Parts: sequence; C-alpha cells; structure tokens
Amino acid sequence: MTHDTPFRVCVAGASGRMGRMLIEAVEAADDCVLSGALDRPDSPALGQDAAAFAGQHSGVTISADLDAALASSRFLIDFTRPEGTMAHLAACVRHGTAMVIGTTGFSEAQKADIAAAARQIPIVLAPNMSVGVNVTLKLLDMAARALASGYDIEIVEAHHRHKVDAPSGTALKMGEVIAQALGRDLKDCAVYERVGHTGERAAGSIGFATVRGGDVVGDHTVMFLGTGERIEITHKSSSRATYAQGSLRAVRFLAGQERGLYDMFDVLNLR
Ligand SMILES: NC(=O)C1=CN([C@@H]2O[C@H](COP(=O)(O)OP(=O)(O)OC[C@H]3O[C@@H](n4cnc5c(N)ncnc54)[C@H](OP(=O)(O)O)[C@@H]3O)[C@@H](O)[C@H]2O)C=CC1
Ligand SMILES: O=C(O)C1=N[C@H](C(=O)O)C[C@H](O)C1
Repeated sequence: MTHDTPFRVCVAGASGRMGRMLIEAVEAADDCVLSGALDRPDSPALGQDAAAFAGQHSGVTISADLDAALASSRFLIDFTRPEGTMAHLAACVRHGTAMVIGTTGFSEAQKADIAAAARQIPIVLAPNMSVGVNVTLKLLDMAARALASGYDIEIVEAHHRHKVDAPSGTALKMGEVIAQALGRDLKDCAVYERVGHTGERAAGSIGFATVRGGDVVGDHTVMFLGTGERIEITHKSSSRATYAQGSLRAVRFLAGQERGLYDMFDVLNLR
C-alpha cells in the first residue's frame, strides 16, 4: 500500500486521554489530516468538534459511525480498550484501513485475531509507542544476556489512578524481551503477585509489581539484583505526546506496507 500525503487519519477513543493527545498531534502534523474521530455510542462527546477540548476547530465531529469514519480514512489509530479495538479491527479489514493499535490488555486469543487480520491489512501493534521505551527494550535485551546468571529480575511499574489493566502492557513486553533473551517463556517464569507466606524467591522467576496512583504518566524500572550489587534500568514518561508522536511515525511506516503485523522495532528500525 502506498498513500499520498496528507495521510487521512481517524482517531478512535477520541475523548480519551490518548485520543485527545492524538487529535492534537494529527492536527499539528504537516503530512496528516484528521478524517474521523470515533467514540462510543453513549459518549457525551458525540456531536462535538474533535478539537473542541483544546478550544480549537478541526471540522471533524466526534461520532460512533465506524463505517462512515473509515470510508473517508486510510488509517485508524486506536487507543481504547480490547473489546473496542477488536470491533474496530473487523471494520478496518472490511474497509482495507491500516491500523495503529496502542491499546493494551489483550488476551492471547485477541492477539491471535489481530495477527490473522494482519494477513489482510497492515497493522502496527505496540504496548508503548515512545522511542525511549523501545530503546529501553533493546537495553534490557543486552542486560539480560550479560546478567543471565546470578541476578534476580524484578519489574516495577507505576501509572495514574485511572489505568484499568495490570501489569502494564509495557511491563509485560519488558518481561517478554528479557525472558526471550534468557531462552525462557514468560508464561513459565512470571510471578505477578506475592502475599502471605510465599517461601523463598523461585530461582529464574521474573517478578512484577504494580503501583497505581495520581497522575503518573508511566514509569517502568527493571531491577537486576545480584549479590553485592544491583542494576536498575528505568524509563519515565512525563508526557503522552511521546506516544502520539510515535503513533504518527507508525502511520508513516504503514503508508509503505501492503499487509502484515509490525511493532515499533520495525517502525524505528531497531530490529
Ligand atoms: N501503546 C502506547 O504507547 C500507549 C497505550 N496506552 C493504552 O491505550 C489505551 C487507552 O488509554 P487512555 O487514553 O489512557 O484511556 P481513556 O480511558 O482515557 O480513553 C479510552 C477511550 O476509548 C473509549 N472506549 C472505551 N471502551 C471502548 C469500546 N469498547 N469501544 C470504543 N471505544 C471505547 C473511551 O470512551 P469512554 O470514555 O466513553 O469509555 C475513551 O474515549 C489503554 O489500553 C492504555 O493502556 C496508553 C498510552 C500509551
Ligand atoms: O495506560 C497508560 O497510561 C499507559 N499504558 C501503556 C501500557 O500499558 O504499557 C503504555 C504507557 O505505559 C501508558
């Protein structure tokens, strides 16, 4: 698929935290135009101008009419909830619309459905669109290989009080990258909670801890805990703009793809 600029971009979850950030980013980008803004049928935002929250006028009205929005769009950026994304996915396949999916919390079956849809349309799926987090994933791969024995690995993440899934998609991806670097399967070594008489730490496990509160945009720390020393690799987001800018890089990348499932390593040439 190749597309002429400006890229016609529809944003799902238009009145959400990320939806608003994405609408501002699309409006500000020279090579993109906002062609649709979607929200749920019961959303109080329906009928409003998509940029009204910022005191601006985009000329695009927030609607729940998926087919109408996709008919005039070549790309859908979706940061909603898994059930929303799955409904949008089916419609994008019908319309041949490329998708950037930032939603987290998918089940294994939902991930398989996304991979199946990517046989027909191009999709970028990533739990974190920021350049910094994706570079951090590469650092973690290197650290895990170098510290493969003698170091216990724990992943701690913190997010705002409104986040509904845990651990974060980013923390899970960090766990997957580390497990893969160590030749393990995260499913076999992840420990998601500890309470009561837990016994000693299981050798080779990867532990997760979740903090929720306030307006934390997104903090992730991976600890490699050895004897006599520990290494901590931390990424902290201070603005959602980095996720929005990463999403627009994904749109530009998808403009050159016919079909297939990609992630931000593909977009950022980090593979
Ligand atoms: N990949 C990345 O870089 C990032 C990923 N995320 C992920 O993006 C997602 C959204 O985060 P955030 O913007 O903070 O969440 P918000 O709750 O602020 O926004 C979600 C939006 O999606 C809408 N929505 C919810 N359910 C559905 C549905 N079933 N169908 C259609 N629309 C729906 C909401 O509408 P309503 O308000 O009416 O419910 C709202 O407009 C989360 O999964 C989060 O983890 C977040 C930041 C970065
Ligand atoms: O819900 C959020 O806010 C975020 N979600 C993503 C995740 O689950 O990893 C990315 C980022 O951490 C912000």
